[in-house]
Amino acid sequence: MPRSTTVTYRVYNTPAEVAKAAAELFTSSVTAAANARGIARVAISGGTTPKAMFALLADPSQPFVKQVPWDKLDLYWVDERCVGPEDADSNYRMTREALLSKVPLPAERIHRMEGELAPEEAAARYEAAIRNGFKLEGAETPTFDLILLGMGDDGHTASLFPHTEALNEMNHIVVPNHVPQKDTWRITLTWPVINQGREVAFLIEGAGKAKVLHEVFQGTYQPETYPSQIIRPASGKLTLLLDAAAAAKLPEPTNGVGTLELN
Ligand SMILES: O=C1O[C@H](COP(=O)(O)O)[C@@H](O)[C@H](O)[C@H]1O
Repeated sequence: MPRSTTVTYRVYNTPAEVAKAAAELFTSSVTAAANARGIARVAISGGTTPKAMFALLADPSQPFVKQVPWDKLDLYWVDERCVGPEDADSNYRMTREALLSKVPLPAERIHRMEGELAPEEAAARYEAAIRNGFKLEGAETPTFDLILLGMGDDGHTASLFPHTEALNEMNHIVVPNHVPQKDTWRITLTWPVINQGREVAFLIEGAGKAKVLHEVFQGTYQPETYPSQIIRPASGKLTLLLDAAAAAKLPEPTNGVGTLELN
């Protein structure tokens, strides 16, 4: 049975406004976690969508770079392509170029997935790094303060692709995932771990995502086909930051904000 969830979607006119809202969410969430617990643990996505948010966070003319308590942030990824850190497809490389090379985040607080290793090994090493970073014991699993997700036009999120093995994984924190439709392997956080995040948000842009967004949040529950549907945080709350083009098939929001109840 999927968990009942309140989805709050915030709709902005342009991708630039989505990026600003995402930078604000990142800043407030990291600050709140650092104030409450002395440390903020955030897992970010790759692909193209977060790039503009990273650029804003790093921009010295914006307030964010001064506001984020970088010395209290531990940065993780939700997924990685099985390529090296210099590869054009590397999620880490995109983040390094847009953000990490420009902000005072200590190197030891940047926890990248080692996509250059064999997928099994990379996943096992990342799981061990998370267990170590969160000081987990026994069967404990991590609670990230903020998890920022993207969504592909096939409904995948992180590297949880339609009809792939990782959708059945309940016991690990990180797994390798064979993605036959892309003839490749990925490394991904598992969905129970994503659902355990204190705050979970999707950043989604573009007319090409409008149909799948509608299917995921208003269509029949079929997570094997639309893996993003499996994201139902334990908090019962999920946030979507959308541009108007992506939100075109959702109910008209009031003053830019709409809610959907998923049961
Ligand atoms: O392959 C991936 O795709 C998704 C969505 O990417 P986008 O380019 O449509 O923003 C992304 O969230 C994931 O991290 C990435 O590895």
